[in-house]
Amino acid sequence: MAEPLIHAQDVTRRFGDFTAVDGVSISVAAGEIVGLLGANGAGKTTLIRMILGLLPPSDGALALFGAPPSREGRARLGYVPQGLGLWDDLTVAENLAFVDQAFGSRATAVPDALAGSRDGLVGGIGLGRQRQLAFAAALGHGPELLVLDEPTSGVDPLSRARLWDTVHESAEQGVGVLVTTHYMQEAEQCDRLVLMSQGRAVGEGQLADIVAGTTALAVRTERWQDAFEALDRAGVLVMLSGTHVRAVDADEVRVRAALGGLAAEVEPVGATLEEAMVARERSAG
Ligand SMILES: Nc1ncnc2c1ncn2[C@@H]1O[C@H](COP(=O)(O)OP(=O)(O)OP(=O)(O)O)[C@@H](O)[C@H]1O
Repeated sequence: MAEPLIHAQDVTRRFGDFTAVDGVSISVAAGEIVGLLGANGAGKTTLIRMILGLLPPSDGALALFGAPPSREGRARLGYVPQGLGLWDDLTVAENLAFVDQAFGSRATAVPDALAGSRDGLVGGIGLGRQRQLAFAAALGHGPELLVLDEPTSGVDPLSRARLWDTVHESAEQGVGVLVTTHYMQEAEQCDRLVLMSQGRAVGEGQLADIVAGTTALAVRTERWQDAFEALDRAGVLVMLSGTHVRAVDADEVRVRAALGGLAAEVEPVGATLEEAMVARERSAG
């Protein structure tokens, strides 16, 4: 079997007494899209920084392209950090030229969608366009691996779909992809998911496997605020989707008891990714 592009085995990172990443194992093969899920602070960025060799692990073993992470390894990948890593006071074209020089690659074309902003300063274009540019910059040197830290956060649905198109195209050409996300629609597009909570990997598999461990009950009632408060008071993990009340990982008897005399229909429904994440967070904590 071909060697994975990323292989992390029981990797831990401590900052003083605090353990940000706790014994996590993850691998990414060529052509595979692996999603790293978890709430804010779960340890995703810290894990990525270790994989990239930007932060030494406190414990565990890490290989990038089969070797300890290094500058040479980093030259073979494209990285879009949360902050995008662009220069706001350079134009779109200048940003690409700068990255081309850094990687010694031939001139990366300005993406069609950005053609009109070619000579505009990056600081003056919208976030969706900035993300498109960061993608183009990360892909310009033909990387074998893409590492994307919340690549579509804050962008409109159309730009998000476009960016994912690019991710799929790259994967079809054999590029391995490691991507962090909070979005169910994005998690659905990954071949495999690793769910992190409080530094630990608490779930692995496809989206269906991750959400299968969580149950949800829809509580339908006109008095949704009262229902929410009653369930919350009773210690039930309760979430709101618009005005729809949902009880997570609670049995129906308990939910009905907590609702008391309040008129409501209670019906089992499939859990969402967010609910599964919150449920794992709670049981890990
Ligand atoms: N250099 C550091 N020193 C101390 N604590 C740190 C450091 N870097 C990260 N942490 C802590 O480690 C934990 C994990 O942070 P990390 O940024 O990896 O989480 P994350 O899952 O990427 O979250 P987000 O989605 O918000 O980026 C957080 O509690 C953070 O405060």
